[in-house]
Amino acid sequence: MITNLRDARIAIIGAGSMSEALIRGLIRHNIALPHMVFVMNQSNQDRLQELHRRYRVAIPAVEADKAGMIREAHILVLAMKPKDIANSLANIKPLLNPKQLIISVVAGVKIQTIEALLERSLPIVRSMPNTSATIGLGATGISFSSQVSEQQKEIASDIFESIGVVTTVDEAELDIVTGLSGSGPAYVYYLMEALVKAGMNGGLSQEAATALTMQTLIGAANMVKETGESPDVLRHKVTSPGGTTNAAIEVLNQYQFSEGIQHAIARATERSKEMGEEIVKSMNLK
Ligand SMILES: NC(=O)C1=CN([C@@H]2O[C@H](COP(=O)(O)OP(=O)(O)OC[C@H]3O[C@@H](n4cnc5c(N)ncnc54)[C@H](O)[C@@H]3O)[C@@H](O)[C@H]2O)C=CC1
Ligand SMILES: O=C(O)[C@@H]1CCC=N1
Repeated sequence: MITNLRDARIAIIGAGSMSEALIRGLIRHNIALPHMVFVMNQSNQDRLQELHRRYRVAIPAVEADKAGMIREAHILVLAMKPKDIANSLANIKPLLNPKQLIISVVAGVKIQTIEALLERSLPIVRSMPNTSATIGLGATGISFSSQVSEQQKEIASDIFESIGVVTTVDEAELDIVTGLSGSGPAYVYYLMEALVKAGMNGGLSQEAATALTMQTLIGAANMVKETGESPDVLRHKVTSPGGTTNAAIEVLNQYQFSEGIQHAIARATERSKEMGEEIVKSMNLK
């Protein structure tokens, strides 16, 4: 039984952007030792070499090494795309043992589905982090299967706390967490793209528009964090009667900015549910 995360062998299945965000967070924050983190993917050896060069994590030298890495891991992180989870779990199923803790970051896929694919009940943590984990500023929603012990809950929470903030939620709430904070960084980048475009349309250089946009977002987010005031109160402090901000907000309201964001997140939430259902349907067909 593992009591200290630094003694745990962590096998990460999937080597994409979420996997790298986790790896970078764990290694740079000294939560896990590079030689205790084993990363594997479907076939792209160049990508594994790249992760090894960047973070010194262990990678399989040949295909056959993967089985040993999985078998000997204390913690297994599922970081493949939802469409690949059934195939991947079919391959690793014979290698698992009941002492291992499984942590999934896969969007939409329920604990129950993972158990059905593995054909047994194992301790499973279902999580929804986001890519800001890369710099230790992730926001993760987390929930646990009934098999997860208190100590395993702490280990899983420690992993995600090392790369940001963690909120424990009921599993059913992970779809809205996915829509809000899992996909959330993309909405913020989209807003930034629009702000930079607007600055450039007004005559600023791309560098100046980007620098002003970035600091505006960082400043506004930190104002909420450090003053403890609500976004609504802070927005009203910027908005002088008859002034420029008020004029801008009137236009945003004409375009139903707030409703648009709310509909977008509702749709992402619904899509998370659909992705989970698609996996279940494909299992029934087999
Ligand atoms: N990108 C994001 O912002 C977030 C992604 N997620 C979830 O994380 C998971 C991974 O997402 P990304 O990193 O963006 O995807 P990606 O497409 O960048 O990476 C997926 C990785 O899985 C590997 N893979 C596929 N089938 C495999 C198999 N059978 N065995 C071993 N490896 C296999 C691929 O080779 C690839 O390295 C997804 O399930 C996604 O829903 C969760 C939170 C945020
Ligand atoms: O777009 C996706 O499906 C994943 C889940 C949350 C962020 N990216």
